[in-house]
Amino acid sequence: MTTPVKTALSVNLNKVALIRNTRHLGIPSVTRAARLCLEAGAQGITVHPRPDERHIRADDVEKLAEVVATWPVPREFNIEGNPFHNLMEFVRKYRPHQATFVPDGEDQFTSDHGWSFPQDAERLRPLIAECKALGVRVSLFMDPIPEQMAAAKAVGADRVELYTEPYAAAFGTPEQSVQIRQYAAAAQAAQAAGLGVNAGHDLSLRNLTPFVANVPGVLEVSIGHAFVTDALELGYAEAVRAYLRSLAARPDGVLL
Ligand SMILES: CC(=O)[C@@H](O)[C@H](O)COP(=O)(O)O
Ligand SMILES: NCC(=O)COP(=O)(O)O
Repeated sequence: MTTPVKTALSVNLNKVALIRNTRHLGIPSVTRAARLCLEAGAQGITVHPRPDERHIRADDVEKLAEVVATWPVPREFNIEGNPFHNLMEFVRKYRPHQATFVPDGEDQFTSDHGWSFPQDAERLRPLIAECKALGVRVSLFMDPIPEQMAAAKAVGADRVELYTEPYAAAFGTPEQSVQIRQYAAAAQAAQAAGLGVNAGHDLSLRNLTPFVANVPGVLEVSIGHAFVTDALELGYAEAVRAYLRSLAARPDGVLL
């Protein structure tokens, strides 16, 4: 019986920045949000500075890197983005704990797919190697396809982040258990290949516990849209505590 891992919560602050950007007042503050989330126990902060700066801007990345780097206890900074667009300049400048490579187009509505192998392998390989030479862990945003995991490892990734929108969309329907089995198989294939497993996109208080209870060894979930929605009602600290409780909870039964 393997010891269950403690899944880290990395709060994605994109949507705090999105609200901030609708006025020239500087509020809500992304750095204040980060401090309140870390004080409440979040293990990390995630940002996705898209090229159009619709939400997280370059100066947000600089300020948040400083907040996390100077936090009195170890906390992680995860920068997401397309390494063929603007991600690598942030990696080189701030050396986050983790870079999550996401194959988004410049004007994409939101992230909606992972990398494809073997098509993407050769162009990803040198950028992954550069990140690792800088001491930055690399996670590849991936669809939950078990057969793709060995190739993600072969290209040099340390982890994969399973794109969880299909699971979230199926939650509460008869398709839920089919989806959860798919993610469990993808996670097991990733771990068998020597990869760590992260997960994210559309995770929420509603669907999180069954996911981490049935998908083995998830090291980190990065949650933003639903988290900020909950924080609008609960406040950042209580929202963090609610998500940490959901990560620690275990529903009756095994596969749901
Ligand atoms: C990669 C992913 O699924 C999310 O982290 C992404 O950051 C969402 O981006 P938006 O917040 O711009 O929808
Ligand atoms: N990598 C997923 C993430 O950071 C946040 O995604 P979402 O919770 O905003 O869908």
